[in-house]
Amino acid sequence: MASYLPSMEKVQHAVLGPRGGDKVADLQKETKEMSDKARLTTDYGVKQTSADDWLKIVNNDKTGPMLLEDPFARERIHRFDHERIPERVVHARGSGAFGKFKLFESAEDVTFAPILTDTSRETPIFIRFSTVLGSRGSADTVRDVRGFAIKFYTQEGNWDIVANNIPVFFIQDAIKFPDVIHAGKPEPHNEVPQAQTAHNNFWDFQYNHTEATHMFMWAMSDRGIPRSYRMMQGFGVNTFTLINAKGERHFVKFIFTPELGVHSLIWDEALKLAGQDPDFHRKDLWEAIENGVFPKWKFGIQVIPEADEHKFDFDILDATKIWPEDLVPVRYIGEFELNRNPDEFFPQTEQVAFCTSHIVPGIGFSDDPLLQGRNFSYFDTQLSRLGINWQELPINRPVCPVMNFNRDGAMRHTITKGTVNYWPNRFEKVKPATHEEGGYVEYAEKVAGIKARARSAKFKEHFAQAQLFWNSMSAVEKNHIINALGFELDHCEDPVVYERMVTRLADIDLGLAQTVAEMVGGEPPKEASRPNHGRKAPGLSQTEFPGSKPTIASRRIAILVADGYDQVAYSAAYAAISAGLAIPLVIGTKRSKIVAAGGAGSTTPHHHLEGFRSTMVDAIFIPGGVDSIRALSKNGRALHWIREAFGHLKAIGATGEAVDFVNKAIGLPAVSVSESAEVQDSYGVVTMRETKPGSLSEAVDIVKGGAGFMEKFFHNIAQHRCWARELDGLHSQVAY
Ligand code: HEM
Repeated sequence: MASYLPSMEKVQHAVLGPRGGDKVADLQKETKEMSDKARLTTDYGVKQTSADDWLKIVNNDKTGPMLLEDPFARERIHRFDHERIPERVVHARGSGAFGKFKLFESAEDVTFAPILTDTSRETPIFIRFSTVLGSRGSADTVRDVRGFAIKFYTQEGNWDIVANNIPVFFIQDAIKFPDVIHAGKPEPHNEVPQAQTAHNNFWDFQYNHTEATHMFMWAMSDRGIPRSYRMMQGFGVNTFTLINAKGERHFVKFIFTPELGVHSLIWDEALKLAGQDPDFHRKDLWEAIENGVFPKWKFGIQVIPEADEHKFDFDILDATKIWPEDLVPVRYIGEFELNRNPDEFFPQTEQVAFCTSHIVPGIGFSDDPLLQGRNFSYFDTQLSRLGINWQELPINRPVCPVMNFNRDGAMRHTITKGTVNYWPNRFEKVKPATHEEGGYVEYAEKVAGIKARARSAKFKEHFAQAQLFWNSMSAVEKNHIINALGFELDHCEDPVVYERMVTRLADIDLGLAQTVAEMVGGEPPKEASRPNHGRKAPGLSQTEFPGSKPTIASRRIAILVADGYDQVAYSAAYAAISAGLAIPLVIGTKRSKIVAAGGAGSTTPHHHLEGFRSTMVDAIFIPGGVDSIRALSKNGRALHWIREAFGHLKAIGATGEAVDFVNKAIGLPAVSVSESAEVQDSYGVVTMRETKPGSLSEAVDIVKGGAGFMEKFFHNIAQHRCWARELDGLHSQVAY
């Protein structure tokens, strides 16, 4: 995969030291380098003289039968025949990276876990992001929940937070997990559709489970189509507990918020990318890390004292509920970053295995009935995916000492010396640890109740937070939810499914139900099934997470050129984009040398217009140049690039002759362009007809209202999208 900026690895290494701490050193023991000095061997170490010919009976005029005797050939075929292991039963499609976690504020008032109290520590981590429903080879940009699983290699053992990018779940009780996943996965009779929720069974399940209402609203929102793994929040979803040194217990939820803000794709973009670049998210993560723009998240906790467990109108152990931030504020106490790509996908990203049951002293479970089931499921599924000794695999093993009497099993790796393998033993070897020695002591929770297949009363309310979510959305986000439901239900052929779903929407909001009914063909409900309480909550709308500061860092910005382009504008833009740590991608009418006007320079584009698409970039800049613009104006694909970027609400910059080209391509009177050396910013279309020396200088700080061309162009990119285009209905007037 292309790295468009010089690698900053050496600089970072000098400043930060080896990235990832102990885990890097630990993995080094298993890591081999290929070199031109190395010679090809079998797995048992014998050097091979040929990798091309199976041993056979042969002479100059006859190639005779091959010999089964050949151990080299047999080994190669055997190894190949058994390369595949079962893919994950859910979250099969994913990508991961290494990084580090740093605490900046001790949470010792609520926990004694050193990872959450010792601000001098740096803990290595591995994160795997994933989609849920698709198989390993499915596309990244489908509408789905995203997994966000973190393994913290702490000094006290591995701690896994197996999180998602949506804070709630479809079901309250783990016994329903096979049903929700079966309903979402391809249907059993024809194994269609792949990686989609847009089908009868998924929505049939949603209707039949009122508890899923809150979650499906999140999945239909822009959270279901993130722009990047680097621009998603993460939520532990389930309720865990924290125990402090005084032995007091608090309930806790974990929340991660990205420095780059929470941003999404446009649905049309996501659909096209699924075909044009199915690895879009995988490449995006890889590219950002290679280019040294390390993604960062703030690590937050929401905490409720044990005594307040019943003070809310929802059950705080119900995974279909959030803890609204106005009731339980998020306390950000640390941050983590990803700074190293894996060396090899299979032994690292594919074989990494997470368990919600992996917690460290100072952290505990709660009686959340989804969590309790998960605690059983993950270890169990790793047995069939990786085998009983999966925790010995390099990516999974802890960085702290491991010693116990677990023995044997397929592929046992560790050799433990000694004459006993049981406890107690006459030598007192490998004693259980005391609390003082760091042993895990379960919190002495008092539990009383009757044995029954039931949930407590508050678990029965299923609509209040679905309404809270809907009410908290911005106008644009509401549009997107309506359109998402319109798309999904349109793919349900069974009228029972979409007609019922329309009635379900009336449990949330009458207007929503009526609009969707009109789109998909159900009978529009006349009245709401229950009143909308009208309440909103902070932290639900993505508009509240623009990012910690406006930036173009890591954004892909296309520069469109043909022979005769304006060299001054081109090189100024290229330099400014690179200085902002964004990725300039030169897109030409061809991928061979393109010469600037008057022979003032030349460039060899990264891609040509047919090979790459506007969906793969965040913004477009077109420098002037009479001949270049003449060629681009006659190129239907170039016109499509502009119109599509406009439709996808992306910033478009143009100078000189390109101004008229862009104006004609968009063709909307509401969008005005520059007539002089003045910079015009109209609906995120930033133009400057006359360029003077220095008028395209770098935008060091991206501020609203900046006067220069680059400042305005970059400001629009940093806003992620020009929502005004959508609110004023302009994007839908352009064909793309
Ligand atoms: C709060 C709701 C849930 C969240 C946030 C969640 C999250 C995740 C994530 C992020 C992964 C991918 C791990 C990886 O990258 O390797 C995963 C995998 C998995 N989850 Fe969940 N999950 C949830 C509910 C459940 C439930 C209720 C069950 C079963 C009772 C379950 C069973 C599984 C299984 C079997 C895998 C595959 C693990 C593997 O093969 O490595 N999940 N889950």
